[in-house]
Amino acid sequence: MAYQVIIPAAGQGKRMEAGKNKILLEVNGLPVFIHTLNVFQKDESCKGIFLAINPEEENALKAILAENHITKVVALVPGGKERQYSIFNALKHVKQEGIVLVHDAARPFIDKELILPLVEAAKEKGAAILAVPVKDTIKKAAGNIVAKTVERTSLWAVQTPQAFRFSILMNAYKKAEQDDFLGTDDASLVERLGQEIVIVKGNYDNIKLTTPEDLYFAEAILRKRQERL
Ligand SMILES: Nc1ccn([C@@H]2O[C@H](COP(=O)(O)OP(=O)(O)OP(=O)(O)O)[C@@H](O)[C@H]2O)c(=O)n1
Ligand SMILES: C[C@](O)(CO)[C@H](O)COP(=O)(O)O
Repeated sequence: MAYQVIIPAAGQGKRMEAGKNKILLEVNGLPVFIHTLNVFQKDESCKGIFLAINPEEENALKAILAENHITKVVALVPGGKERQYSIFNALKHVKQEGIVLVHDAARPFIDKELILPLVEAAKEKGAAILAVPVKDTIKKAAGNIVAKTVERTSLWAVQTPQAFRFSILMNAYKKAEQDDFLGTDDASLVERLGQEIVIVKGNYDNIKLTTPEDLYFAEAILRKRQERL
């Protein structure tokens, strides 16, 4: 089932403390974003990749894409100050039809087997997200004082890809812009339309590389996958 994918890659990677955009860091000899793009490059159902980038990194990124034979990138689009703005910039370039996925460049371990059920759920229901049940106890706090413990059985740790019918995602982004609303994921914009969002259970390997510790986990995930081959 065909889809297009927007991949936001225009962040600064501040929390990674690497002094550069974390998606350029290498894991097992490949830049993080190439691990991510390879999944979609190899998926026949993916009809186009729309990459939001920092314009200052354009030449470097183009060279890396060519070296790695990533041919499905339809557009390199300037990112914005926030993740949401980067994605909106890219959304204006996708074909205005069908299913659009949004997937963080910083999530290189997306399991290709999870893409089809996610796309099918979005086709049927309009919107679907990957998520995993929360494992830790979550508490709300006022400063460093616990205010309340959040009941865990209905809590999910939300990931990407997130998948939407094009019209739903575009309407959500336009409304968020009109209302000056800033969300931390795309589904939170779509929820504001009153749209139902289906959760498709993902897996715990699909981490977002965010802080230095995540690089250890990345090495372990790749080692586990190589042992399986
Ligand atoms: N203005 C932004 C911010 C983030 N992203 C992208 O959105 C994804 C998730 O964002 P995050 O993990 O927060 O990345 P950074 O913003 O780079 O990290 P930090 O907040 O630590 O700077 C990443 O692939 C990042 O490159 C983006 O395209 N444009
Ligand atoms: C979209 C996301 O990956 C879902 O968990 C997450 O909200 C991105 O947050 P970030 O702070 O922009 O990395």
